[in-house]
Amino acid sequence: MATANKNLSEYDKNTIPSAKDFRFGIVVSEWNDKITEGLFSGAEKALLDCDALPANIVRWNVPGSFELIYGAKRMIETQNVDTVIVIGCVIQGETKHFDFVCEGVTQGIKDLNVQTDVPVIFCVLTDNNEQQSIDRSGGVHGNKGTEAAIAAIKMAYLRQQSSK
Ligand SMILES: Nc1c(NC[C@H](O)[C@H](O)[C@H](O)CO)[nH]c(=O)[nH]c1=O
Ligand SMILES: CC(=O)[C@@H](O)COP(=O)(O)O
Repeated sequence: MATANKNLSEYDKNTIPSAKDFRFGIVVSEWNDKITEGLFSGAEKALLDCDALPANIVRWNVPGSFELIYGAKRMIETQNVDTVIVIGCVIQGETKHFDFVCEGVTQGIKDLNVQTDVPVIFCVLTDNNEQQSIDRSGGVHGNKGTEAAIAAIKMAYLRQQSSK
């Protein structure tokens, strides 16, 4: 199902565990910050709506999406978080750099999910143009940050339940 057929901001609180016992790391890319701030806002609002404590949300900024990998790694190593959300926005330019950034970030975040015990949620837009990013960060298609927050809660809960 394409995003066009699913609003990214929709969720049913009755199907989501309470977030009050979980500690969240959020690493935010400064590239395309108008977009990434919108994604962060969606994520933060959803976490708080699901009972996360403000003191349990740790936010760090990094220069660009490629640095999300190291930022998430250090967040896991030092902040005692139950899950990490990485937030970025990569927009196609004139060259193949888009392809390498997107692939690098995707593989790096995948590696963290394999190599660490903390789920890392992929909230990175990889869009053809800025309008697509606007549409997915609080626009007509909702907010991918909201979607990522719900995924983070569910994965933190799965991690907690599977460790018993
Ligand atoms: N063009 C975009 C970038 N490029 C920068 C890289 O992410 C990285 O910071 C740089 O290569 C230095 O390591 N980053 C984005 O997040 N979005 C873009 O559209
Ligand atoms: C994703 C990028 O790195 C890209 O936006 C940079 O633009 P360009 O390919 O025109 O250098």
